[in-house]
Amino acid sequence: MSEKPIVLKLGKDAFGDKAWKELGKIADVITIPEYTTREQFLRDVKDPQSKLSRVQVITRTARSVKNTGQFDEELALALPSSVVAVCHTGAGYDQIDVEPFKKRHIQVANVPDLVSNATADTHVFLLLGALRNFSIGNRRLIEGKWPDAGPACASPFGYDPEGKTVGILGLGRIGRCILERLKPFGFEHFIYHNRHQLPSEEEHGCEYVSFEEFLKRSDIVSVNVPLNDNTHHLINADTIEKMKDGVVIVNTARGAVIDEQAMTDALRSGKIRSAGLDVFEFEPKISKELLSMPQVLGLPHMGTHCVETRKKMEELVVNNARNVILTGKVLTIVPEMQNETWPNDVKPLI
Ligand SMILES: NC(=O)c1ccc[n+]([C@@H]2O[C@H](COP(=O)([O-])OP(=O)(O)OC[C@H]3O[C@@H](n4cnc5c(N)ncnc54)[C@H](O)[C@@H]3O)[C@@H](O)[C@H]2O)c1
Repeated sequence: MSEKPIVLKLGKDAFGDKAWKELGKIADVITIPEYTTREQFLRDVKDPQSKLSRVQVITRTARSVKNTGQFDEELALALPSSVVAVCHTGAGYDQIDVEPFKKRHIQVANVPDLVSNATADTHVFLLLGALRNFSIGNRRLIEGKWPDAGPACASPFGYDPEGKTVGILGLGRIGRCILERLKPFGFEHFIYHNRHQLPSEEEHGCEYVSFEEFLKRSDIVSVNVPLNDNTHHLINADTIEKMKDGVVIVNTARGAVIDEQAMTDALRSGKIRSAGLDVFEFEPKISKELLSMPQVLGLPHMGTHCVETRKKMEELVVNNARNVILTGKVLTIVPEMQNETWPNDVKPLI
């Protein structure tokens, strides 16, 4: 009997048991010990005695970065020639440098679309919460400072959507879901900035503006761009300076799109009135000063932390691995690889 293809599962999942069990009928699913370090991983994938040196498909969660580090050029070059695909559990794949994997003809898949509703829900929660200063009230409530106890305990008034312009930085899948969710709340106007204007049917009535105009006109800056070399610190001291005084910033994309120190300084000065943040530049290490600010409504990266969405994400990752085994191709290849002509060796693994 011929050997089953080897699938390496990096990181734990919560709801994929059934799907993994099914996959186990056609694949040899292996894992690595919890305590694996990057050095060890890079050594083991080259060790001919280890099954890791014959792996064909890798699935990974964002948290497995603690065992492997970034999927960068060094790691891409260290992987055995048997690897044909890396299937990531998430829409954002900034932990993977796509280019070196492309050079090695290793497909990279992410999980787009399925995450959009849950992330947009989180974004709207943070946006309304930051606009209304709910974090300040919540912190005072926990401290036992009910507003009746005197002026020192009263929270500052929040603001209504009325008359406000929401600026969506990155009107993509999640940006559009946020837009549709926000429409009924009564905001005055919606503008967006992407690198290029979208066809009108994809704009959903949102007005396209230049980046300069975006910064000048937004009362609320809603950050939804992926993290890459072009977007790293797209929001920085200079761009914050060009924003309205008292702007509200909401970020469920990636922390490093914003220069966190510059944002902290601007929150301290009041230039930024409040912020709703699900992501942080150096997470899981979070700046103590930022967290201590009552005008910051924060979550520990919980955008897709819900049963139904997580289950669908985990099942898609398994289906990506299954499709590679049965057809040679992942189902949801990342945009940078969509026009790639793959060599003739893209074929089923069984
Ligand atoms: N907090 C969470 O749990 C969570 C969950 C899912 C996704 N995310 C993050 O959200 C990001 C967006 O996801 P999506 O599915 O909407 O992606 P998407 O690719 O559908 O949309 C991104 C949009 O940003 C635009 N864009 C890219 N670079 C830009 C630039 N330099 N300037 C202006 N616009 C630019 C693109 O044109 C696109 O419209 C992901 O990359 C991921 O990092 C976070």
